[in-house]
Amino acid sequence: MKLFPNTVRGVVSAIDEIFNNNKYADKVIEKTLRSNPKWGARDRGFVAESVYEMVRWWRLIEAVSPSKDLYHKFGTYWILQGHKLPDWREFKSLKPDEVKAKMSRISQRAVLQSIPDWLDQMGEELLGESWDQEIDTLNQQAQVVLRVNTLKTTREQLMNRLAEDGVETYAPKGYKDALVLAKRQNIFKNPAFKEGMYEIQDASSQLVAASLDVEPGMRVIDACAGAGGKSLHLAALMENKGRILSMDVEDWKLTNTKLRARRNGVSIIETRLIEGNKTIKRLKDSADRVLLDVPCSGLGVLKRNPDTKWKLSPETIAKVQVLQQEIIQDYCYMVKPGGILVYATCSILPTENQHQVERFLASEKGQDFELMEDHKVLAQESGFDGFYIAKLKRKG
Ligand SMILES: C[S@@+](CC[C@H](N)C(=O)[O-])C[C@H]1O[C@@H](n2cnc3c(N)ncnc32)[C@H](O)[C@@H]1O
Repeated sequence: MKLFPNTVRGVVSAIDEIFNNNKYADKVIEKTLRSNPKWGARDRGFVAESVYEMVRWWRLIEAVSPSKDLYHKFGTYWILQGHKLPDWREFKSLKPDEVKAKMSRISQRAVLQSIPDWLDQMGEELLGESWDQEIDTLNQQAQVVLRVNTLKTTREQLMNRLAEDGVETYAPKGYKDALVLAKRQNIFKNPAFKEGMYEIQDASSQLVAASLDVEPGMRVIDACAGAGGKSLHLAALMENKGRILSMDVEDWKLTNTKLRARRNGVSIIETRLIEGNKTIKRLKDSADRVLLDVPCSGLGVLKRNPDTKWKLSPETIAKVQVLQQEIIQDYCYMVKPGGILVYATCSILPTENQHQVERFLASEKGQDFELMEDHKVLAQESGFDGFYIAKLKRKG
């Protein structure tokens, strides 16, 4: 594969922004691509993928790179990917054999898997033997998965429509609204996206709305709705009949939910900003179904957000765990007696998942609920993101 100086420069300066100015990888990539409008689709793909992969493998790259120079680090990454370096001044003192020899001497899992030591210890302590394979899987590149908007089309129709545009997809077993792209590409530009035929949503994430067993006409609350990914899926499952109240503490996310609802042809979503506990208390006993897609460490979605491992710390995980228990305790009574409450995270840590549900069920409010089932989705088993979904029934 041939390297071009301008795109490699783009990668190097993006890496500088991410690691030296502590910026988020997705934002930096977006800005880099926006400020280089002349780059073609291949250049854009190369820059985005190289930045994400360098972020993913950063600790390993640092361990084998001969210096702190960012061109050396890019070159090291390129060698580790099995490519040949061009004869550029920037790579003069970089010796592929030395990089490979250094690499072969590393045996520590945290370095080989390019994760912080604390994360490796936490993973092993909480997931035991399955951690080794889980972290290996979470370091692989994510597949691009679409959720078919069944309000506008069917999976088969969308598959054919995309095929006409040269976009090959396949339907994964067990996920009835999902289509996986055979080859990574920017799918936001396709006219079918602009027409609201699909959203980008991992297959594991698509299990969340499905677990609420919604029916047309129901009243549903999505209490941590964010930009509305699950709300939109719920609306499609409800055939756009009934009512969904999409709530969040961040108004700008709800603005996005509204925009996406319009594109999806969804009219049953109402958004409401959570301004305090009063907003929640007013909704006591009001919904047939409540979804709590709570804030979490995001360790189940490392494939698509590799910089999470560099931004997280044991302290931030402990903090988010306190918030998770507060949310389930404070929001649980919005569901009517006899209704269903779903607690979900995109984490693989039991401390954010089953331990939280067990703690809730053992508490005073938990006495009014029973666990119907829970689903611990490990990335190594699903082939998609790691997730946790617990379905609780409020006693009648
Ligand atoms: C995992 S994200 C939700 C993703 C969203 N459901 C989707 O499918 O796109 C968790 C959300 O919880 C919100 N949040 C944080 N604290 C909250 C609170 N106390 N009450 C409700 N939502 C909260 C965050 O702003 C964030 O949007």
